[in-house]
Amino acid sequence: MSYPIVTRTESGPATHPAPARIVIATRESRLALWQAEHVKARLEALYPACQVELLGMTTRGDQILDRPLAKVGGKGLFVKELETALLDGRADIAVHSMKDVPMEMGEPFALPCISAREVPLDAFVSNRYASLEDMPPGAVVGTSSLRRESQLHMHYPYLSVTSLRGNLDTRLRKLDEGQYDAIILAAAGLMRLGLGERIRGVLPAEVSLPAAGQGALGIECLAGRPEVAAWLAPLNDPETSACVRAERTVARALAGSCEVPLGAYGEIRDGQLCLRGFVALPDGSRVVRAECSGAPADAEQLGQTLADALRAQGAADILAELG
Ligand SMILES: NCc1[nH]cc(CCC(=O)O)c1CC(=O)O
Repeated sequence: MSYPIVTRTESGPATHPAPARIVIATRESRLALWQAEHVKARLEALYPACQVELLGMTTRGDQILDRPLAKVGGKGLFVKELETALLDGRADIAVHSMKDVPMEMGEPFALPCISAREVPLDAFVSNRYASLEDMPPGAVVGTSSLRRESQLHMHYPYLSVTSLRGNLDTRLRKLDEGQYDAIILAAAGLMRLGLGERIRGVLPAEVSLPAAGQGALGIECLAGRPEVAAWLAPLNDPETSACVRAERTVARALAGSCEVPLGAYGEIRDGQLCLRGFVALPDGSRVVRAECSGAPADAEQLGQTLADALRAQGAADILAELG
């Protein structure tokens, strides 16, 4: 696959004046606000004269807390209200956990910036046990995703896995109240909120392969506002961006917008993008895995190659069974 080489014209690349004001649309969970504040601080450091403001919003995904996400419409629930604020001109950018951004972006929107990734792995959190290995048969593990659920069943078939919803504080409260013996959360979210000491152990990718985009922040704007994309360019991390683009291609090719037990995780090693993925049934009774590697510049193509390899091993049957 070849890429066009962009050459500068004699007048140089299009330049945009530094912004005078940037409004960031954000959800109001503690994690979302931390992420928005983090981007605000980075923009203020880049553009000292710029006034950066947060516009807090509640999304449908924040309101519906009693049902598993897969049953109520999936990831789109967390971004729609923020996108409406972009369209209305009430905000210039929206900050997202990349894991929560739907695989297909709507026509008027762009994701020009993916910032450097935090720990992308899942964390084991418990007041009773030091690790999954320590847990006796029948002990209860709470998790919010089919991806984590299927992998727990594969590796620890004797544990009891139950659904856990709510923002990070709610999930930790449910654990502390004794509703669960342990819960699995993204390490990145806990660390961002200063709750790193709650992590008893980080689950290696071999045990819990992360979700596409986990641990990375993405910044969205209107595709029709190239000046906004230019302001954000210094915050983009090319390595994280390549990994996340590859991961999202796998998820898009196999699952579209539906919620399926699927993991996709890319790492840069010795300049190569190494990509791993799996698709499984929620109870872990069937799983297909694959991996491939190549140049980071070919991120999307690598993602497609991995998706094809998973299909060749039977991912389509698993997806069909999930309906
Ligand atoms: N689905 C909610 C969500 N979205 C992003 C994170 C954590 C931080 C991240 O992955 O960037 C979490 C919490 C979790 O899965 O435990």
